[in-house]
Amino acid sequence: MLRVAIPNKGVLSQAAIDMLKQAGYATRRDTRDLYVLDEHNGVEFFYLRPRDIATYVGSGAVDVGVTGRDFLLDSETEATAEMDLKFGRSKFRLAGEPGRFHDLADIAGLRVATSYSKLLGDYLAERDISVHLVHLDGAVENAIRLGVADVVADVVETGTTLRYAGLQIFGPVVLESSAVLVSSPRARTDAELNAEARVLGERLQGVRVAREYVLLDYDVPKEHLDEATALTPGLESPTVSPLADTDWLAVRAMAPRQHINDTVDELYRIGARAILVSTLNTARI
Ligand SMILES: Nc1ncnc2c1ncn2[C@@H]1O[C@H](COP(=O)(O)OP(=O)(O)OP(=O)(O)O)[C@@H](O)[C@H]1O
Ligand SMILES: O=P(O)(O)OC[C@H]1O[C@H](OP(=O)(O)OP(=O)(O)O)[C@H](O)[C@@H]1O
Ligand SMILES: [Mg+2]
Repeated sequence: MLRVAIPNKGVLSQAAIDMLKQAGYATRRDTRDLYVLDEHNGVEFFYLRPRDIATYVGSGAVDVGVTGRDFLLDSETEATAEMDLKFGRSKFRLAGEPGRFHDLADIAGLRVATSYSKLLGDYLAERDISVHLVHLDGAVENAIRLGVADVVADVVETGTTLRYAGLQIFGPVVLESSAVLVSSPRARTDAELNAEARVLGERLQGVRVAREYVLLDYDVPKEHLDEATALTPGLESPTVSPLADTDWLAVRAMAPRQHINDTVDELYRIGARAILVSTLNTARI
């Protein structure tokens, strides 16, 4: 039976649970419940600290898991990223006193506080920059004010935490992270486990695709069909069906969710009517 690790807390937890639920898997009913057996799908779910998941997966204790790419790179494991799940996006950045730093080279020889010592250490080693890493568990933005570091390196999403701390981002984006599906070496080599892991991966991918697209239905006067379908080519090709009124046709096509309202405006402008945009639950393409 496939063993799957899910974040029990933090930013990634609810989004991972929502995605699994949408993919048809059983999820926990109580936040204190750290184990769910999904008999129908033949999967055991273990709710673990997101930072520990790469370690569990890398050791083979569980077969696959959901964690952040930054956590994976910060761990010393043999877990491998299989798929970007497109949630939990963040950037890993350096920050310091406003005006004091301009690029990466400015931190050489200084004290840098972070909760991601391996990730940052590897990044700086590749660039031949040597610093004194100060490993902290969290809330690293306070480290400068409290005098234990000159620079901080941390996850930034909105930048609000840095702004409150009076710090300024500088230098390159160290890493763009998002949630990833990771797998153990055994899940990649053992034929049975690999087949089970692939089913989970394909179902999650179905959810990912469903979130990137919408289903578009509209009616269009016959003479404007080509113009309309040029706007909505679908994946293979749009479905075009007759209507009772023979001057009109009905069109159905998948379309990218991003900027869908621009497409709807244009369709309306060229004469399409009864334009419906529907959310998809899952999509195998
Ligand atoms: N606004 C955000 N703040 C923190 N992490 C975020 C944010 N947005 C996305 N992430 C991602 O979520 C993961 C961090 O999750 P979480 O906050 O649970 O970890 P943590 O801060 O190390 O743990 P904890 O807060 O329990 O000590 C990382 O992969 C990170 O890139
Ligand atoms: O750019 P922002 O939107 O402000 O988000 C980034 C902040 O969120 C995280 O902290 P978290 O709340 O996880 O606390 P922690 O530092 O104790 O982990 C991260 O470590 C930053 O401090
Ligand atoms: Mg946190």
